[in-house]
Amino acid sequence: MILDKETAKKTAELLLQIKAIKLNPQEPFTWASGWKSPIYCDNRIILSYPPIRNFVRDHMAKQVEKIYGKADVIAGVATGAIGIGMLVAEYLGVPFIYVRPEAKKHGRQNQIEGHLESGQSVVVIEDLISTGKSSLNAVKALKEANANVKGMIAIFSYGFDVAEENFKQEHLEVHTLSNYTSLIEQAYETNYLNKKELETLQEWRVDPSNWSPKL
Ligand SMILES: O=P(O)(O)OC[C@H]1O[C@H](OP(=O)(O)OP(=O)(O)O)[C@H](O)[C@@H]1O
Ligand SMILES: O=C(O)c1cc(=O)[nH]c(=O)[nH]1
Repeated sequence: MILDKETAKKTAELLLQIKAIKLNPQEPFTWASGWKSPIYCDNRIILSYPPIRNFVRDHMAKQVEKIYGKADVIAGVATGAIGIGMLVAEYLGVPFIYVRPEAKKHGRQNQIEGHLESGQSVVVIEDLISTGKSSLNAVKALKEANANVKGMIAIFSYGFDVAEENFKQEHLEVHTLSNYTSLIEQAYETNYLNKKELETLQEWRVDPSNWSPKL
């Protein structure tokens, strides 16, 4: 699922450099899925660092072109991928739309914001994949709007089987710049993680939906 090992390592290095990786085994983070986790990867921080957001933009945009060819439209999954998705669209010189988790309750009651025509080819940009539910929700909305969804590129994935299964069922091709294995390796090599933290993260990764902190 990662594009190549070098990009995965470099992306992990940059995420660690800007402290986008947060650890809190004692007071776990609650994820979008409701899972409790000792780790949180906050890719939104990338936007605050121009050289790093340019690295992510360039790699995502080049891969969009290489893997999917010319897309009519780039779609960002709201809200985490609106910023980076827009940068990718700008780089490629194509229109940008974004997809909300659900339709707005007021105004025009849109779930998809921006201009999308029936039959247009769309590549989806996501900042992060845990269970894949948010991405797939966006893909379903795009398909219901009669878009031709070519696939998705995300910055990071935890690589959970549940996400792989979900994507397979929806016949969605997904590629990511980096993943959990590359991140953990890089973090340990550079002393971002000590041995105990590494062990906690390895243990959590085996059964994340049932993990709880050791008191
Ligand atoms: O693969 P999943 O289990 O769906 O989790 C990943 C999603 O969680 C985060 O979004 P969040 O719901 O926190 O909202 P945000 O993007 O508005 O910050 C992230 O940006 C992904 O979209
Ligand atoms: O699953 C999530 O909600 C989630 C996990 C994570 O590491 N980072 C993030 O932005 N969301």
